Amino acid sequence: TDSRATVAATLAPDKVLIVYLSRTNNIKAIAEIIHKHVGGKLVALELVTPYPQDYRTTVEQVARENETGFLPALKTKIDSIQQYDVVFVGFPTWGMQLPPPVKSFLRQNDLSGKTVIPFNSNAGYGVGSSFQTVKELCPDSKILEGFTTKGGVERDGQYLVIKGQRADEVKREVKKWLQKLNVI
Ligand SMILES: Cc1cc2nc3c(=O)[nH]c(=O)nc-3n(C[C@H](O)[C@H](O)[C@H](O)COP(=O)(O)O)c2cc1C
Repeated sequence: TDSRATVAATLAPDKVLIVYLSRTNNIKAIAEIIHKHVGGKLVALELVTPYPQDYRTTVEQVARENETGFLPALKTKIDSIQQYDVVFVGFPTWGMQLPPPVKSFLRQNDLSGKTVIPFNSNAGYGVGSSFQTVKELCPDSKILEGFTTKGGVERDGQYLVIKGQRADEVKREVKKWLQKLNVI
């Protein structure tokens, strides 16, 4: 697309990694919007042992994992992370924190010297400590201003909401943010 061609001059697409965790696909939708603008490699984080389907059980498991600092094993392996200069990291807010699998990802992959750009969606309670934790887990990276927007409310049976009109709105928000960061 045109926007992608324009971006090529700013960010070399082969230097961009977009990695994300998404359970009900809101973050996936945002990741795809970012990808349309900057290109690069788009990777969904998958777990060796996926979380349960049931929302409440998952909330309880995540709370325990956050308490104990448990880092779930990832099925997704990034080959040669060194090849990337810019890493977008996308995640929902879980228990007002960075989801454990994203903690696993940042622990297991050395992003020092790279530009790290977080993006988030949540049920309306904000990013919590998640952006701060990204900073703490990437002490030697350049962290740019993150993006956040309201996603679904799984508790109330509201799953993917970034579709239709809401997707158009989020597309505009994402574009504005990327322009502000000077990456497009
Ligand atoms: C285990 C779990 C915990 C959550 N905790 C929060 C929270 O603390 N604050 C909040 O605003 N939303 C919370 N949510 C809602 C998600 O952040 C929100 O639905 C988000 O848009 C989901 O993104 P996804 O569709 O990419 O999975 C939680 C969802 C799950 C599954």
